[in-house]
Amino acid sequence: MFEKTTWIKLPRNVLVGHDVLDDLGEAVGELYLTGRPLIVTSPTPNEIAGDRVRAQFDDPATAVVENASFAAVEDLKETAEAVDPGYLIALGGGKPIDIAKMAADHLDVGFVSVPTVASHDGIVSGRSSIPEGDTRHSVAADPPLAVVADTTLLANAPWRLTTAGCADIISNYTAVKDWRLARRLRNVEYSEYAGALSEMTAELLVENADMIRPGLEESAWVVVKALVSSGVAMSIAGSSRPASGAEHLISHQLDRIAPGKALHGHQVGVASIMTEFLHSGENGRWAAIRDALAELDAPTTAAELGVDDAELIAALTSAHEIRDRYTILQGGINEEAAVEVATATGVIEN
Ligand SMILES: NC(=O)C1=CN([C@@H]2O[C@H](COP(=O)(O)OP(=O)(O)OC[C@H]3O[C@@H](n4cnc5c(N)ncnc54)[C@H](OP(=O)(O)O)[C@@H]3O)[C@@H](O)[C@H]2O)C=CC1
Ligand SMILES: O=C(CO)COP(=O)(O)O
Ligand SMILES: [Zn+2]
Repeated sequence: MFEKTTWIKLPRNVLVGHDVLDDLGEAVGELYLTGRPLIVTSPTPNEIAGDRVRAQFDDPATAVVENASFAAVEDLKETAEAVDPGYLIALGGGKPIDIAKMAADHLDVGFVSVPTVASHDGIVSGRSSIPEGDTRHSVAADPPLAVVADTTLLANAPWRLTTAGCADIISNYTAVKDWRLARRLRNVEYSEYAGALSEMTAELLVENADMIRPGLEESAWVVVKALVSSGVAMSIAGSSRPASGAEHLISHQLDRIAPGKALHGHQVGVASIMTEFLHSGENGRWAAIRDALAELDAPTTAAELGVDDAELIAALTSAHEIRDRYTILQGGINEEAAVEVATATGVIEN
């Protein structure tokens, strides 16, 4: 008997474009939600766009989060008890979006994602990534009911956050390679649809890297649509597998070993250059990944990440220990080999 079940949770409305922030009320109206919204934001996005959002709703409440933590999720849940919202609207970067995503899941209400920076694919995905101490927890939570991404806002956001979003997408290329390897060697469940979508999204960004420039709305549009595709791939897979392989393990280790030095997307981009080399050797596409990152002004070396060579090597050699996820680093890479791959790809200097 066939017993497989697939449950794919996706946003119902995805609105991307010029000044679409002013269509947020209409996009939410189509979701037939009841009750008042609780807008979850952080100081800068609140200042930039809070009033425009509030003006579109009856009796909105606002909670401003200062940092991403489990304590912030609990505080938000307390605020929500007093406010009794019908749904949450997350306005800002990954910090308010992750907090709102996780709180909405606990409160059993829906949430709408309104990114003001295109910094990583968490803006659409069904995962919250919450730092605690020197560890970052990746927690499953329902994805947003709708995404409203205003390209005018996104094009004016700090360029380095956009380049981090681009690098997070480019890293899907090696994430999918790790996933396929895990299917071949460990028979892990693999989705052809999710793998193909994720890989194609990364390829498109590599091919169009030279067209993505600061301050251009068209560029913001390309990047945010790629982030949406990446989030959809994760929803189809029911896990972060299509967008998170060994390069993400290395980045998660860097978060522990060298916290706060570089952005998530920048770390996974640099790590992806090295894991591609490990997958395919010197004739693989590691140089194309490096060149695309460089074209986008994203870091391609440990020094550009602001990370010491020793910290990078420590992250590489310990990445396999932190998660039960089969990748090219399964069993670990020793220090000598780690130095070799980092040197051969130019990530650290000779
Ligand atoms: N769910 C997932 O898959 C993932 C989640 N993450 C999580 O995401 C968080 C980091 O994401 P990130 O987006 O960088 O986080 P933030 O929300 O901290 O945003 C980055 C910075 O940009 C500012 N900002 C936001 N919008 C604008 C704008 N339009 N113009 C100018 N500045 C703006 C913020 O201001 P202010 O300081 O006022 O908030 C903040 O200083 C971390 O908590 C990390 O753990 C990371 C990777 C993946
Ligand atoms: O960052 C992610 C995908 O780009 C999420 O991956 P993790 O499941 O490794 O946190
Ligand atoms: Zn990522």
